[in-house]
Amino acid sequence: MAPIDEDGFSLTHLQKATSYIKGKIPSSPRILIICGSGLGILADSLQSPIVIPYGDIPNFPESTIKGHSGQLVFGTISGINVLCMKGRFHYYEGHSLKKITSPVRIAKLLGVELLIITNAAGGVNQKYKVGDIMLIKDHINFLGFAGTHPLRGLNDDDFGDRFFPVNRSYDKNIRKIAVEIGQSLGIGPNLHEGVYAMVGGPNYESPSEVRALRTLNVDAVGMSTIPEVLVAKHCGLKVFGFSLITNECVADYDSEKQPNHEEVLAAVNSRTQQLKDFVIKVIEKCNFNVSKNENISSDVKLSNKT
Ligand SMILES: O=P(O)(O)O[C@@H]1C[C@H](O)[C@@H](CO)O1
Ligand code: HPA
Repeated sequence: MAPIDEDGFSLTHLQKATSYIKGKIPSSPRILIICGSGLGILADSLQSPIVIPYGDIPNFPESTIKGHSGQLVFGTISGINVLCMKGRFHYYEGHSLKKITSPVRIAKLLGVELLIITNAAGGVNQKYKVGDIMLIKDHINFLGFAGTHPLRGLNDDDFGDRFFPVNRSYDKNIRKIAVEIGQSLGIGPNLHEGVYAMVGGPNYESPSEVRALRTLNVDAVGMSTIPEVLVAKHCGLKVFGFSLITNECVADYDSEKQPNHEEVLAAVNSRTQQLKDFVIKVIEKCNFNVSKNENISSDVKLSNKT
């Protein structure tokens, strides 16, 4: 029985987008970077960039949120082929989780081995300050608790097993490298490793919700990232993720503070150069972690084991 082709998530459906992208790039990407709100500036680090608007790619979703420009950028960092999504998709926009995560499967089909995923997040941990970076060491998928999952439905064995572990989703070796790089860049005091929780949004959290998240040892909260990570693990990609802390979550019932998207984008803008340096150096150091570049004609074998 063919997998249910909801939202174009099956191998057949994704091959249209994959073939289109293959026709636009000279060789296989090894790394996919997904840029969070305002973090599309990371794409500016790519050498010899090739820009493909999302709207030109068959069956590809479109970004609707400020701070997400809607372009796929292919280029190199330290000689490694990198694909960068300048703009991601969110459940609160109305996209299905299958649609939101379809670029991860397309990246797998193109030859990507490592997902670097980023987001803007609210600081739940009171030690975190605006502008800090949190390396994601684990997550809490609140949507999944209710069964809302990108892999709900028939399993597509072409990509991965029906049941799969996520207890080691965020690559420990890369996190170790990232900590060392953070220290070399002088951001050690503002670099943390913590737990990221995804809520549906689009509202920010109530004070009681922030207090509840603290009881669950959540360090940062956002509205994205985890669905893409789950699909990446399902199809055998390595994952490294970090949050930029863009606001302190409001836990005080009487606070006048009101989190807003403008302050989120402003916080990202204030850290542009440091974030670009950080990602470039992580990729440079991870050179051993991905295969050398190959020409685009080689078909990718879908083995879901890392
Ligand atoms: O795409 P990310 O998760 O980085 O964006 C966060 C979550 C919302 O989209 C937005 C709220 O300001 O920032
Ligand atoms: N909550 C949820 N998502 C976010 C936040 C927040 O405080 N800041 C940026 N994205």
